[in-house]
Amino acid sequence: MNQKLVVEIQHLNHYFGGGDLKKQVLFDINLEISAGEIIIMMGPSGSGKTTLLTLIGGLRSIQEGSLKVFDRELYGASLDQLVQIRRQIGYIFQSHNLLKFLTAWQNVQTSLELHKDIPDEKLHSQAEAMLKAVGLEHRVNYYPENLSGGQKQKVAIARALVGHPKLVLADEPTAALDSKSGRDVVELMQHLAQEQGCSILVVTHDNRILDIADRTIYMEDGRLAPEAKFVKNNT
Ligand SMILES: Nc1ncnc2c1ncn2[C@@H]1O[C@H](COP(=O)(O)OP(=O)(O)OP(=O)(O)O)[C@@H](O)[C@H]1O
Repeated sequence: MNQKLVVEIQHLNHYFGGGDLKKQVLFDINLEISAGEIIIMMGPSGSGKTTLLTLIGGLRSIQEGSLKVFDRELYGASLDQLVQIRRQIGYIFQSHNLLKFLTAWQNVQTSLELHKDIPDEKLHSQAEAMLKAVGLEHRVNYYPENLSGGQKQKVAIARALVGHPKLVLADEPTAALDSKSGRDVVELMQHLAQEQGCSILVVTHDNRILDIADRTIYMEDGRLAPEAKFVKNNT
């Protein structure tokens, strides 16, 4: 298989704190994510999953090792370069992080406004089309407080995918949802990702959604399990 790599990590270490309190939380992480691949990352609480996700997302500085996203090295990258990378990534978090004073389409549109190449008159229609794609065409003018948990998470998915990112990072996207809404949300992510050809890395404790992944990797005590690269769910 000679697919293009979206993420390439070699010998990555990460520490929190300094001096006597310095604590290593990631140890010699090596990981590759190919274009279009859906990977689930599991592991006990505190094992380092979110830390790795935020490093891949350009939300923290790389301290040691190499981490390339879209072939660009993030080690030593400037803030401007990190911001450029972040614009090409869609983020979905457990608590959806919608802005409560904006309607569903305004929330989705905020993400498009970062793309300077999209003319203003198209922002509204693209945001609305994306809300339709997640089945919320009848909720475009609703504020988050009037949406259910599953609907809010779908707005967050629409916001993450509307700019057609090549990579989506999702941290516990189903944690706040009942099992039916959780299933709907991951199937929607899977479907839209396949349509748009983007890669997805999902951190989850929810083993009901494992079947959507091409590969499941395990983090324990800051290390990825050695077999991580070779576990395939579907062949
Ligand atoms: N900002 C921080 N400052 C200091 N220590 C931190 C910080 N963020 C995380 N840690 C520590 O780093 C370790 C890894 O945390 P991380 O949140 O990455 O784990 P996790 O696997 O995502 O856990 P969970 O499943 O509970 O979200 C933990 O020991 C945590 O206490």
